[in-house]
Amino acid sequence: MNMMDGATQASMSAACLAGARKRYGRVEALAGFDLALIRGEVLALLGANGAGKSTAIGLMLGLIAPDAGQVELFGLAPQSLAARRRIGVMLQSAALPDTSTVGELLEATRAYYSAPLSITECESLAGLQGLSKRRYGKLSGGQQRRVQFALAICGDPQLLFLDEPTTGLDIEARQQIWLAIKQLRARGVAVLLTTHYLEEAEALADRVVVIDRGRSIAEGSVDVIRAKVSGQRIRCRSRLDIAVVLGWPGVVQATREGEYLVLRVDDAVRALPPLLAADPALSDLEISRAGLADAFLAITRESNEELRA
Ligand SMILES: Nc1ncnc2c1ncn2[C@@H]1O[C@H](COP(=O)(O)OP(=O)(O)OP(=O)(O)O)[C@@H](O)[C@H]1O
Repeated sequence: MNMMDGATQASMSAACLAGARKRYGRVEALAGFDLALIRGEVLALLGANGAGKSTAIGLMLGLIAPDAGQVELFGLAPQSLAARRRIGVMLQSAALPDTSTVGELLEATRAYYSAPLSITECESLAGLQGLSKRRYGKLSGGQQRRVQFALAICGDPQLLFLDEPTTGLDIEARQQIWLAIKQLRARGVAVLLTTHYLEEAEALADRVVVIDRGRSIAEGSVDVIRAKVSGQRIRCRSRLDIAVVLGWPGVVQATREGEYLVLRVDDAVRALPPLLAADPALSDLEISRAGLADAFLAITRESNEELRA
């Protein structure tokens, strides 16, 4: 039972899209999309390329107007200055002056806010120590991404939009950003995260919304979404034909990742004997429980099958 009254719910709301529609010519980018983000929560918005994620973010940032539906940040219009001062944004690409140093960029951005984070806090959260005198244009792609993250958080936002924040980062830099996101969440910051790295959603998200063709097709905690897919995942190096393997009882899904065969099966103990018998050269066998990536594939496939039916 939800114990929060209407006023408490409104004061907890960081962002809300209700029945949002947006059409570009023949493409319906959002087809009645709902999303509610509360304070202190990390919500991962997952969807294939073209599903409508950037359009949803564009509406919440007030960059584009919906054809229909409501968009609010903290109960305010997204274009209002009061709402904009409370958000931080890291989009997929950023145009920053190449000749400015990291320190100058941070100073200039902090100056927009009345109570920004200290330079030291920004540098330590984003892993930028030692880079403040370096020119932005001379940084590596990963370092530039970290600067963009620092600029997104430097105003001490209550709501942070992170559109594929760790694309192109190495493992250490990715973990640094993950740690920063966890620290910000612990301070009550709401985070809307889009990512194509499902392990990122798995590591960070309190809640996941799966969007497909402009509609929300699944919503819940990582565990709830993962539970939509039962069974186990088998990964092994094998040349077996996926069409053949798919015909075996208990094999729900079969895909190829280079030399590897990846199966989702009802029960690995039953699936293994025919697999080993069919390919004596099989190697590098791994068995794990089905993860968010499997759930995501299954949910979007089901949704596509329903649309075709
Ligand atoms: N300005 C635009 N003009 C025309 N079509 C657009 C425009 N912006 C988006 N679209 C279309 O709307 C649909 C949703 O696009 P959107 O960028 O929101 O998807 P996405 O989920 O963010 O994709 P990606 O993961 O590739 O970034 C796509 O079919 C896209 O081609």
